[in-house]
Amino acid sequence: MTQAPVTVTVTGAAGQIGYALLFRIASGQLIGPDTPIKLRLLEIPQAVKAAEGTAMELDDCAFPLLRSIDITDDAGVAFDGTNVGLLVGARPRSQGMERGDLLQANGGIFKPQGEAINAGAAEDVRVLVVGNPANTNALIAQSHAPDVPAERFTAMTRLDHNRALTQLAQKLGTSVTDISKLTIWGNHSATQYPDLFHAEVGGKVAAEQVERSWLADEFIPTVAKRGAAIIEARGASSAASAANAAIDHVHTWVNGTPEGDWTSAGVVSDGSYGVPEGLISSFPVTARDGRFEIVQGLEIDEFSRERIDASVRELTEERDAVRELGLI
Ligand SMILES: NC(=O)c1ccc[n+]([C@@H]2O[C@H](COP(=O)([O-])OP(=O)(O)OC[C@H]3O[C@@H](n4cnc5c(N)ncnc54)[C@H](O)[C@@H]3O)[C@@H](O)[C@H]2O)c1
Ligand SMILES: O=C(O)C[C@H](O)C(=O)O
Repeated sequence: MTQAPVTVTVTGAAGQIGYALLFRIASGQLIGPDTPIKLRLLEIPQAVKAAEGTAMELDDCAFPLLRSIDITDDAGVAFDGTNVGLLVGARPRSQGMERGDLLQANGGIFKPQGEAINAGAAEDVRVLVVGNPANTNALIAQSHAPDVPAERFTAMTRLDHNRALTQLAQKLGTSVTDISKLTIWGNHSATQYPDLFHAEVGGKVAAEQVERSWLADEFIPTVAKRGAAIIEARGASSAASAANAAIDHVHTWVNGTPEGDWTSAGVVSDGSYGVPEGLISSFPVTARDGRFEIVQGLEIDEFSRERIDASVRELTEERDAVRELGLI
C-alpha cells in the first residue's frame, strides 16, 4: 500500500554530499520503497542556481516516488512541516581560521536552523547533522529547538562505523555481514574510539581475533583519521561515502536495527557510560519503533575507558566553547 509522503529537507543541497545524497533519497533508499518523498533543498543564495540544476536532473530521473522539489534560501520555508532534516551544509575551516571562528561561523548556521525546526517542523521530525563539527553543530541546533524532544537531534558517526566494519573485515578476510555489535564512541573527530571489545565476528569477540598491536596502532588510527586520509587522496572530503552513511543512519532510525545487533550514532547523552548528560556523543544504539536507544550494561575496561574519556573530554571542550560564545 502506498504511504503518505515524507518531507525531507537537505541543507547544503548543492554541495558534494548533497549531489551524492539527493538521488538516493528520491529513489526511496532513505525511508523505504513504498514511501513517496517531497524534497526541500536549502542553500545559500549564491548556490540556489546550482541546486536548481540538481533539481532539473532529479526531474530527469523520473523517480516514481518523488512528489515535489522545493528550493529555497530561507530556513523557515525549508523546515516548514518537514519530517526529516539532513543538515549537511556547514562552514568548512579555511586556512588560518581559529577554532573559535569556526564554531562561531557554524553557530550562525545551526542556531537559525534549530529555531526554524522548532517553529515549523512536523511533530515527528528527525534531524541528522552531517556538517562538521557534527556533534557540536547538532548540540547548537538542538539547544535552539526546546519544543522538539532532544532525542530527535542526532549527529553522524555511521560513516566511522562503516569504515571500522570494512577495516576489520579486511583484516580477518571476512565479510562485513559477519560482524556485529561494533561501536564508535565519542566525537566525529580524530579522538573517536572504535571499539572491538564488544564487537563480534562469527559470534566471537573481535578484539580476541586480532593482535593487540594491530588494534591499537593500526585499526584505531586508521578509522579515526580516515576522513583526513580521504581529503589527502581526493583533494576533497568524503562525499559518496558520507551520503551513504546518512542514508544508512536514517534508514536504520526509521526501520530498526536487526535483532542481536546495534549501530553507532551521535545521540543526546542521558549520562550513560559517564558521558555528561546533554552532550551529543556517539554510542552503541539500537533502533526500535522509530527511536534510538543507548545499549546499556556494557563492561568498559581500562583501555576503552581512557579512549572514551579522551573523546568525551573534547566534546565537553567544544560544548564549553560554544557556550562561551553564547551559541547555546
Ligand atoms: N559527519 C561526517 O561523517 C561527515 C563526513 C563527510 C563530510 N562531512 C561534513 O559535511 C559538510 C558538507 O560537506 P560537502 O563536501 O558537501 O561540502 P561542500 O562545501 O561541497 O557543500 C556544502 C554546501 O553547504 C552550503 N551551505 C553553506 N552554508 C549553508 C547554509 N547556511 N544553509 C544551507 N546551505 C549552506 C554551501 O553553499 C555548499 O553548497 C562539511 O562540513 C563536511 O566536513 C561530515
Ligand atoms: O570533512 C571532513 O573534515 C572529514 C569528514 O568528516 C570525514 O570523516 O570524512
